[in-house]
Amino acid sequence: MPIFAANLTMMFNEWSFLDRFDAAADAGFSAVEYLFPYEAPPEAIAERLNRNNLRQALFNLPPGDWAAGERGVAAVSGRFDDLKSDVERALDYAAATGVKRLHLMAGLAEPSDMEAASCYRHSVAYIAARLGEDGIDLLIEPINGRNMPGYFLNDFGAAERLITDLGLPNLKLQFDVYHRQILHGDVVMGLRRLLPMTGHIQVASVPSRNEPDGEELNYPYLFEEIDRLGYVGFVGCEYIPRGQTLDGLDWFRPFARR
Ligand SMILES: O=C(O)[C@@H](O)C(=O)CO
Ligand SMILES: [Mg+2]
Repeated sequence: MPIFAANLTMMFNEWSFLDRFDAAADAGFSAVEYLFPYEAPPEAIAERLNRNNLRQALFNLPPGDWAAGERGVAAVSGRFDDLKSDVERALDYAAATGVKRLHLMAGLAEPSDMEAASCYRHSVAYIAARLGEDGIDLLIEPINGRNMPGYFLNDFGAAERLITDLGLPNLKLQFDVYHRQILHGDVVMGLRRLLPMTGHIQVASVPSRNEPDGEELNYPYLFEEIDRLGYVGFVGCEYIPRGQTLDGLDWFRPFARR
């Protein structure tokens, strides 16, 4: 049975950020993820995780200036020093939360830009090595250009090639089923092929990015397939509820912690 992590950036927005941990646990989740923890003190997050017996599945390294439109800086030239301090900041939160995987956003750049490609490769190799010292995996995630126009890593093949070329044991793929379906389709064959290098899965319906309960994808079949493939990691519920979060959890009831 997949272990689902509530995505607290998208779900449970009826509550303040810290109260979302309690709400997710009350709804039967045993794990959580979110994009960024950095506006709350690490000790406050740790306290919510412990109080609710929740596991921290994932969060992202700092993404640069999000409000100004940055979506990571790993492929952006001249930002390597920022990245080096960002990773130390993320590691403070990792130590407090016990998270074992962090997602590095690539940033906005043309995928054909050779300088961006070289920066990205260098950044990924550096951060994977640094996280490896603390026993943490580094994840990279292809993101579709409809949701994030101009995003550098917009192809599962490119992610697969980089992971294979670098050959670092703690560098893994974040397989977001929603992005995969929009970018390439062929979700099940993609999972079968890429599962050995996958460190985290995320789900949402396509095209709405709402609850994983219909539309283009047959999620009951996909959840069974994820089990059949022997995946033992987390499945992040990175979806925008159609209405109130609790009203949209019918799909989750068979998996809820009791
Ligand atoms: O799919 C996404 O958008 C996220 O997983 C992410 O980390 C960047 O927004
Ligand atoms: Mg995602």
